[in-house]
Amino acid sequence: MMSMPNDIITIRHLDLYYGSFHALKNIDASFVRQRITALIGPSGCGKSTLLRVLNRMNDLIDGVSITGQVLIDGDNIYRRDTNLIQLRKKVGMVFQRPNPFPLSIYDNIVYGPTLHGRPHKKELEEILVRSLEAVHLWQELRDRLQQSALSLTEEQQQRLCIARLLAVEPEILLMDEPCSALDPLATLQLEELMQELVKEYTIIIVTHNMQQAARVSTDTGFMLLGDLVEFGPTSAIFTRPKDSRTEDYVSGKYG
Ligand SMILES: Nc1ncnc2c1ncn2[C@@H]1O[C@H](COP(=O)(O)OP(=O)(O)OP(=O)(O)O)[C@@H](O)[C@H]1O
Repeated sequence: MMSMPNDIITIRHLDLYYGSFHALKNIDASFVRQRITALIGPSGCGKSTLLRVLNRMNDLIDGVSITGQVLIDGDNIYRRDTNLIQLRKKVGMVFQRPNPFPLSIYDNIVYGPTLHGRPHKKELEEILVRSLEAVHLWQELRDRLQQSALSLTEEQQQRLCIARLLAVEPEILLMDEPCSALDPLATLQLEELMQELVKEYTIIIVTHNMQQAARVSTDTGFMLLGDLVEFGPTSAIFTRPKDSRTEDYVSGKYG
């Protein structure tokens, strides 16, 4: 697959095994900068695994073997000398359930910047305001920054987790079913936030919710049993899929 100048991520001939189980099969795909791309497909098809490939989170799992290339900004992140801390700063991830540190709101945000550098107090204040403003939490939380992050609602916690990523200035945000703990209203609000964030960041979202993919994404990849069956503009995937398996899925045949 050709890589175009506006592609931020290019995956080439990627295979991933959990032990002898072939979980990702010869994946080729490119993700466009400052766009939302959705990965859809039935449970167990490999969506989360593919997402984790993009910041090498699978490396943490015993027995995983990976071949192929993943270029981010032209660099193969599977090179032996990749700095994983830098990689995960550039490619941040939010999960199904919000996972703030059991620390204050303030400490959740300043943790990353402090780990990556030695910012002055004033810089930290700026990062704090900027990150919380970006997720629309600043007004709500400015007077209780020392309160535990765990005292927040699920939606606030998920926003805080996103703010925590923004604090270290990522380029790419990976979101693995980020709304699964949220009610429908909070889900819509988080989707609105994604639409704002995509003006500055590249977002890749795994979702089992086809309506969500249709609402938020510009491009969609449909996966089945470790294959990336079809990848293209979201409107085409949902209204005129090329592959009959995609059509079966988007018309509800796989549940
Ligand atoms: N750590 C692991 N060890 C062994 N097999 C795994 C591991 N993680 C995932 N798998 C298997 O790999 C396949 C893909 O899993 P993955 O979680 O990526 O799918 P998914 O499409 O995200 O599914 P879901 O929507 O249920 O989260 C599944 O068959 C799963 O059982």
